[in-house]
Formats: sequence, structure tokens, C-alpha cells
Amino acid sequence: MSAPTRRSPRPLSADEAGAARWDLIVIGAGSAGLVAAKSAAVLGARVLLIEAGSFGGECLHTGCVPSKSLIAAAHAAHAARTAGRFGVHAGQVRVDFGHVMDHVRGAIAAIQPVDSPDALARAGVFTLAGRARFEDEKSLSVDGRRLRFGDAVIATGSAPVLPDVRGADAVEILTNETFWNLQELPERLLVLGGGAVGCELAQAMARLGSAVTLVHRGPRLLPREDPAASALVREALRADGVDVHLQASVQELHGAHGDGSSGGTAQLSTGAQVRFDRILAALGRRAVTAGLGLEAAGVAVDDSGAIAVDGALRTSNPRIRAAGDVTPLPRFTHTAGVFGSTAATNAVLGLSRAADLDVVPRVTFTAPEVGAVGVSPEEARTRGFRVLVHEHRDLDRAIAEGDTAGRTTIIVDRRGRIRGASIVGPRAGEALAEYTTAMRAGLTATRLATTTHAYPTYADAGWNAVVAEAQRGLRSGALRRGIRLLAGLHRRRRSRTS
Ligand SMILES: Cc1cc2nc3c(=O)[nH]c(=O)nc-3n(C[C@H](O)[C@H](O)[C@H](O)COP(=O)(O)OP(=O)(O)OC[C@H]3O[C@@H](n4cnc5c(N)ncnc54)[C@H](O)[C@@H]3O)c2cc1C
Ligand SMILES: NC(=O)c1ccc[n+]([C@@H]2O[C@H](COP(=O)([O-])OP(=O)(O)OC[C@H]3O[C@@H](n4cnc5c(N)ncnc54)[C@H](O)[C@@H]3O)[C@@H](O)[C@H]2O)c1
Repeated sequence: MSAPTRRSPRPLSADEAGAARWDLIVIGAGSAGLVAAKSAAVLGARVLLIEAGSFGGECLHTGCVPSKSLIAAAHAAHAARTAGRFGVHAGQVRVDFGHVMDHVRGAIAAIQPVDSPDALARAGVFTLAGRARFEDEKSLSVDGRRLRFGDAVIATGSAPVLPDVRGADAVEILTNETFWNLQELPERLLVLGGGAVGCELAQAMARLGSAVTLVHRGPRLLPREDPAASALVREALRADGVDVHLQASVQELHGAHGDGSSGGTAQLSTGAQVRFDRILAALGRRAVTAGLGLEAAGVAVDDSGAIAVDGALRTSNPRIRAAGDVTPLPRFTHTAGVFGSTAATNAVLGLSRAADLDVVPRVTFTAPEVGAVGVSPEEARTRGFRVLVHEHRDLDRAIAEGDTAGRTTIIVDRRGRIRGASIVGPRAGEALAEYTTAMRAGLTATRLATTTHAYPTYADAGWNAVVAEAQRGLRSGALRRGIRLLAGLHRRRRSRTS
């Protein structure tokens, strides 16, 4: 078997891959692995990307893309149903769930070619379909064939946590991996977990016509977000008809048929009983490391089972780095990509560049959207930072669109620099980009205040907040005295020349 030449990257068999010496092997072709492999290829490395399932990983097949496509359909149903408030009457809204799911599959199919082995070959990456397992500190095997690497990046992602309760075996429990196979809209859907997955899908399914119950263990939805954002999202879910149970969990499940099929009853810790036709677990994630041979490779995991990494994404084996959901770092597509790139660049160039953990934006695509970056309003108060709030009831664009349930909060440190933002409202994800860039560039609130923003936009809310802050500065202390002095001098000059 001749070794594949560096000049003609292509999909390989395990035998072909075993005949080469790889600068870098990347395991897993999700967001982290795809970006890692392409970044290494750009730097001229001979790189092999191994994937056991579908190229594109969770984001494309079972995560961001299908969920945002479903949310788009739900948004259309909601807009049609509520158009009457503008005097626009759409009539009886009918949702064809089969068609909705065709749209979801269509979006995946449209994006898929970008992540395909052919596209990767064009980007200079060799690919191998198969499951990788480490044999020792510098080699792994696929289908019994040994492959040697100079460096490796583990990017095997995460899997959904299932409820560990009595009767869980008696009912079919959907997760983000199986939810997209639904053929019919469930009449009654029970969603477990009030994080991003639970809130996004509960609201979307309610808007499409399911009677949704959401059961969440904590005292508020989206616990990582500003409490004000949690409250607005809870109110929005309630308005969409979602029956939200907080500080509750399922204690026992009873299958309607006792044969592992879909319907049943859930007994909650609060004493309530919930009947459902389908149940979806959105209870968080666990890192995928089973069967990887981490011990043989000398790669350690942390208490949660995720691969432990240092700031430069190195594992306990200096040849091996890790990125994406398999690590304990924030679990998003953009962080997977950025950290994948950092890990691969460090591996290929022998650097120790640290992953940027200070400026990590996140957006939950509920209606209203919730976007946040940097220091939270709660933390800001304890650190003595300024917390600037502009309520969307005072925002012209929100008033024009009849969508005023939102707020923009900007965090400013003692030197006037932007240190965080939390935005709740339509297009919060888009508005957030300004503060992400401002933080990265070290911009001050004054710099943003003196930057012209287009009117009327949702970004106006943050602009109003920083302008008010700048005006506050003008009214106080030394600045105020300086302004008065300047104005006085000008008045005197005018009176002398009049
Ligand atoms: C419903 C849902 C919605 C989401 N929405 C968003 C969103 O809107 N925005 C956002 O930023 N994030 C979102 N996320 C999170 C995002 O999907 C993940 O953070 C991201 O996809 C993780 O990428 P990854 O590369 O680490 O892992 P994955 O995409 O899971 O890729 C890992 C790959 O490794 C492969 N693999 C595993 N073991 C092996 C092995 N031994 N050998 C070879 N291959 C192997 C797997 O088959 C898989 O393809 C969402 C998640 C869910 C569940
Ligand atoms: N828009 C986005 O960027 C987006 C969308 C979806 C998912 N994601 C990512 O995917 C990951 C997984 O999301 P997720 O929502 O599944 O997990 P999560 O950890 O964010 O939320 C799960 C929630 O379920 C609750 N919970 C746990 N066990 C419970 C129980 N037995 N009963 C009731 N509630 C229980 C937890 O308190 C937790 O708040 C997250 O890391 C998230 O960042 C991102």
C-alpha cells in the first residue's frame, strides 16, 4: 500500500491512512474537529480527520441547525397567529408538521456539503470514516489498523444526559439525537430541563401546536443568564402556553403501554402528575470518551468525565490536545471552532497560545432571544462596576414592532471600559456582536456613545444606555467644572465682540 501523497488530500481507507506518518490526527468531525483540521492544513501540516458518524457533527445534524430551522417555522406560526394585533388577519393557522420537518431536513442538506469529505479534501484535509481508539501515547487504531501521529486533537463532543428515574426504561425518551425523527406533532410534549435546549424546543413546539409542559430542577429557567432574562423568558413561555414547573423533577415514569413506546405519565417531585405523548430529555451533556482508550494515551479526565485541558488546550499527554464539548470549557459551536483552531495551531507550530475565555458570547434563541457576553450584571454589582440598563419599553423600534418585553444591560468598569452585556429581545444575538467586539478591542462606553448608530434599531437600546452614561459623566465632578469654565470663556468672548 503506497502512502497517500501530501499533494492530493482525499478520503482514505484505514489501510491507506496507516501507511502514512501524520503531523496531526484529529478525532471527530464536528465543529471543533472540522476547524482544527482545516486550520492545521492551512499551516501546511499533513492532517487526517477521523469521523465515526456523520461529518458535521452535532451542530449540523442534531443541534443548532435543526433547532434553529424548527424555531424559524415556529416563529412563522406565531407571527401569523398574532398578526391580528396589527390589524392583519391571517385566518385559522394550520401547521403541517411533516412540512416543517422537511424544512428542517432541507436546511441540514443545504449546509452539509460544506462539511463533507470532498470539501475537506479541497481544504487540504485527508479524511477517514471509522472509530478511533488510542493504542498508546503516539498511536491509535481504526478498524484494527494502527495509525501514528506527531500530535493529535480529541474533538469527540458530548452526548445528552438521560433521566435516572424509576420507570425510565418503560418509555421511549427522546433526546436531541432522536427528536428530529418525529413524524407527527406530539399532542402533549413533556420537556425535562430548562436550559437552552429545553427552553428553545419547548417554546418552538408550543408555537407549532403541542401542549408543552416543562419541568426544571432550579428556581429559574436559563440559570446561567441574568435573572431578569430568566424572568422575561419564563413570561414568554407562559404566554405561548408552556406549563412551566420550577424546582421540580421527575421522580417516576409510567409508560402508557409498558412496552417502551412513547406515551405515559410522569410523577413529579412536587406531587403533580403530567400526562404526555412524547418526552424530551434536555438535562445537559456528558463528554464522549468511552472506548477512546484515554488511559493507554495517558489522557486524564476531570470529575465530570470531560477531558481536562490547560489554558492552551493541552491534555495530560503533551502530544494530545482537546477542544469542543469533550472538554469542560463553554459548550457552543463557536467556542468549539475557535478552540479547535487554537488547539491545532498550537499543535502544528509548537505554541502555547491560550484560548480566550474572557470574551465568549452566547445566545439562546428563544423569543425573546437572550444574548450575553463577559461580566454578568450580578457579578458587576459585586465588583463595583456600573450596570447600565435600557428597558425596551423606551426603545422606539421595539414600540414600532409592538415587542417591548426586553432590556439591554451594559457593564462598564471603573476605567469606563465595556466589560459585558446582557440583552433580551428580538435580534439580541445580532446586537450582542457590538459589545463582543468592544470588549475585545478594549473600547470605552464613551467611545461607543460617540459612535453614530442607525435609527431605529434594537442596537439603539445599548447606544441610549452609553449616551446616558456619558451625559452623567458630563454632569459630575471635574468634567462639569471644565465644561462650565469653557462655556463661560466662550460667553465672555461673544460679549466682547458683540
Ligand atoms: C439542540 C441543540 C441546539 C444547539 N444550538 C446551539 C446554537 O444555537 N449555538 C451554539 O453555539 N451551540 C449550540 N449547541 C451546542 C453545539 O451543538 C455544540 O457545542 C457543538 O456542536 C460541539 O461541537 P464538537 O465538535 O465539540 O462536538 P460534535 O459536534 O458532537 O462532534 C464530535 C464528533 O466526534 C465523533 N466521534 C466521537 N467519538 C469518536 C471516535 N472515537 N472516533 C471518531 N469520531 C468520533 C462524533 O461522531 C461527532 O461527529 C446546541 C446543542 C444542542 C444539543
Ligand atoms: N443557543 C445555544 O447556543 C444553545 C442551544 C442549545 C444548547 N446549547 C448548548 O448545549 C448544551 C446543552 O444544553 P442543555 O439545555 O441540554 O443543558 P444545560 O445544562 O444548559 O441545561 C439543563 C438544565 O436542566 C436542569 N436539570 C438537570 N437535571 C434535571 C432534572 N432531573 N430535572 C429537571 N431539571 C434538570 C439543570 O438544572 C440545567 O439547568 C449547553 O452547554 C448549551 O450551551 C446551546
